[in-house]
Amino acid sequence: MSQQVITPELCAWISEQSRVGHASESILAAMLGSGWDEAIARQALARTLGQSATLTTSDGSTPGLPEPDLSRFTPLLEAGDRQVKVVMALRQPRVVVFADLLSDEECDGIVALASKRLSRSETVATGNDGSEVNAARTSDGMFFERCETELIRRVESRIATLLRWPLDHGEGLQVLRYRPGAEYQPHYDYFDPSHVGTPNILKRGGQRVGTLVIYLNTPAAGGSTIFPDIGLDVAPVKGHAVFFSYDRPHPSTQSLHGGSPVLEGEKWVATKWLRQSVFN
Ligand SMILES: O=C(O)CCC(=O)C(=O)O
Ligand SMILES: [Fe+2]
Repeated sequence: MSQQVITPELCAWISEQSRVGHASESILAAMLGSGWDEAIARQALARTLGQSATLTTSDGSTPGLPEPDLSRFTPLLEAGDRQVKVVMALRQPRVVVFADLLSDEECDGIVALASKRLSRSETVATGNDGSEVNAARTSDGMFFERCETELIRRVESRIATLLRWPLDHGEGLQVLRYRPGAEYQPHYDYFDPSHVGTPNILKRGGQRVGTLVIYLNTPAAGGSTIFPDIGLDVAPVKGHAVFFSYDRPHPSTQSLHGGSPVLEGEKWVATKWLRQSVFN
């Protein structure tokens, strides 16, 4: 496991190489030549130059990771049809908290659409690529089709712009409702490479590389999103969202997270999982 870190100096060097006309491919080659780990080098290129400037890989996946443009740390980010506030950002692991990603009306609209279709949440089972009810997850949930309604399409396109990750690399939005006492125990969102069903799952869009959890309401008490490895609690506030990315399906990403028990009221979230390539 590499300990290499993407420093501001590295990003400045990449910007300069690009400015004087070097293609991303040759900047990558130079980095590999001077001993950079390929995954880190690709991530640094994506972070510095944006996805559009990065490279394509032979298996058709998009290199780098979803990542908002925090290069100038402007307090407001343009997300197409809306300006989104950045509340805080952690570099390692990458965690960014946004405010005002969705309006109150958009949150209410998604809750109204989802409430008609809720059922006890399922998670991917070990041993096949179906699902099973999991005691670690006591919420109720449903999935939207991508772009299922005008509202869903608008939100998905805003997310794609904000995180600079193609809309077609995202799974359909998942909505969860937690009642008092319900929780989602700490877990990783990537598919465990050691599970027998994982190769089949990966045929459709590759690994998950990022997660955006959007809060659709503000629970009266409890329900924070917790990151046990780094001691972080994110408060669930209506219209806010927490984003995190993971460049490999491994605990070293410190992307362990969960939804702590709701103590009072309900908690509603919409989760967008981002894949390495087109998810159909
Ligand atoms: O409810 C939360 O805060 C976390 C949800 C989550 O981890 C997920 O949907 O994968
Ligand atoms: Fe999760």
